[in-house]
Amino acid sequence: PVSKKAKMRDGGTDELDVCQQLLGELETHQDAWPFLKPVNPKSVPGYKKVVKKPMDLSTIREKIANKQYSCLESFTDDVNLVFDNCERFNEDDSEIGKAGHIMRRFFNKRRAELLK
Ligand SMILES: Cc1ncccc1N[C@@H](C)c1ccc2c(c1)OCCCO2
Repeated sequence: PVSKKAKMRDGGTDELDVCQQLLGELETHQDAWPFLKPVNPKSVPGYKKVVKKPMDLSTIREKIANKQYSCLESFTDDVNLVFDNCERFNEDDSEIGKAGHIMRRFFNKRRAELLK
């Protein structure tokens, strides 16, 4: 049988590849602009109080580099946090709110396609 180690490494590599592929597509999406860097609380009144767990695509990129995601699920939790924070703070029909919905739909579609 395939040794646990070998199986573990392959499984990890495949999942990590999918995370990096998905993050690259999110970062280059035309509607990613509100999510590329951490929200500066000084430039957005109320954000620090309302959004308990800030998250953005550059922080996710750093966490991948530091091997802080054990699986595709923990990566997905942080991507969803970006868009959940967005829905919490922004009206659905605002520019940032609309971008968040577009990006979340795009992420879910691509994740499903890559896992097929
Ligand atoms: C994702 C998100 N949610 C709520 C508020 C902001 C953001 N994104 C940040 C990066 C941002 C986007 C647009 C901005 C902005 C800052 O600076 C204040 C001036 C207007 O332009």
